[in-house]
Amino acid sequence: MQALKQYDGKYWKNLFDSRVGKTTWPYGSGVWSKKEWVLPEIDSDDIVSAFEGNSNLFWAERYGKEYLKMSDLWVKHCGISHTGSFKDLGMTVLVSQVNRLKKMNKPVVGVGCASTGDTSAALSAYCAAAGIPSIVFLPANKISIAQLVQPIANGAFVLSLDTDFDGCMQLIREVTSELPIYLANSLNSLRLEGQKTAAIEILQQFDWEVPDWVIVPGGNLGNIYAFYKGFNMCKELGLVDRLPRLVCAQAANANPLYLYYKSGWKDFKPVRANTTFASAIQIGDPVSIDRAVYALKNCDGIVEEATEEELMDAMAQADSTGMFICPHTGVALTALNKLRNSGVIGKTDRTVVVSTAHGLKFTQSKTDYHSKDIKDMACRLANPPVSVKADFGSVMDVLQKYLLSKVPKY
Ligand SMILES: Cc1ncc(COP(=O)(O)O)c(C=O)c1O
Ligand SMILES: N[C@@H](CCOP(=O)(O)O)C(=O)O
Repeated sequence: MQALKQYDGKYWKNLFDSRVGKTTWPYGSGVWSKKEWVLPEIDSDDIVSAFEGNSNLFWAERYGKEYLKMSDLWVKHCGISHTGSFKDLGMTVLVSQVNRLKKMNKPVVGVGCASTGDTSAALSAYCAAAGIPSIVFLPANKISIAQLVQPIANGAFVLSLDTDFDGCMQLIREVTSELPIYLANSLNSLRLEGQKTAAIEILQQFDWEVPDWVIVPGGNLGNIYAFYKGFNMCKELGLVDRLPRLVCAQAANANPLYLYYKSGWKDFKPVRANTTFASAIQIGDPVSIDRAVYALKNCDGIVEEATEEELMDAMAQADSTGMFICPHTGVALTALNKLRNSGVIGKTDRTVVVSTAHGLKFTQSKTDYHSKDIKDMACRLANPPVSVKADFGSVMDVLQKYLLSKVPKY
């Protein structure tokens, strides 16, 4: 920070803005356009990048107005990315550093992670691009097929383990302390250095105006800290004058941070995470718990939770307004809904919901919902296809009924 403070906020804003939309290697990446704040010493030739970042900050106009009576609601689509989640932002930095270490003949043979599906996808893609072996520990039958096939296709060594994510995490930590495998989970601060650029990007997309709220779904809890760090650096280095308030949103079935927050930060206990449609955050013993608490305390943050029905309804509602979000984003939208209903988040507050993965990775949950195939869930927004006989009369009958139901009633 001392070195970066040699330049004022205006200098940094101009530098970062001047790199947007360019192809000059490596600055066309939303992460590497902030190279001086991320990993300044790395040679550009050692960087492994897929031009990640620069993701769409979507004005959720219809969703905001119709469902929340809000006029200034935005969704940061971090999942519209190379491997379909925000993990690309951190993985480009970590794999680039490993690439550099290997060139320096450091004893790193491969890179490994435990994963609920997105970290493993990003790790295997970036490692494959650089020709570095990747090893992934996955909890058997607990991640989506779309996520499972990503490391398989990218040539990773995939271990499917009969345990949950927390069990995989414990094992990879033990294994990486014995073998020359570099640990790629967010314990490693290189990951967070990349992920923090999403916060800087949000400010940049608002012409350096600070939003009032940023809502982030939380599991292993690296990302909530990364957002705090990005915003805080912009404040400390004079690009903006305040921090947004952060909200961390958890699934009620995997809510150790929420319970800790509700105890007044008195009593942290890991939990056994239960099955949730938000499977990438089915985590009971988050590795970055201390970082997350530090972040939330320093920005007057809040923690909320979402039940399975709430998160699935929120996802379906958002999808019906033209998005195609993942269940984790449904968790974040539920948190927003609750904070709007209680009046904590105001009508005109500028609010950003961070969408963390692409909905196409979670089509099974959407299919189950729209088929009303979920036990004990009303699936009240299900929109199943209508089976119709393939003749003109039958098609006309259903279409007329449908159109009548859509005629505005004045
Ligand atoms: C799609 C998705 N959303 C949210 C999260 C939560 O991020 P973090 O583990 O950094 O809290 C993860 C991973 O845990 C994820 O894969
Ligand atoms: N959701 C993550 C869980 C691991 O988180 P990490 O950020 O510590 O790697 C995943 O996709 O594996």
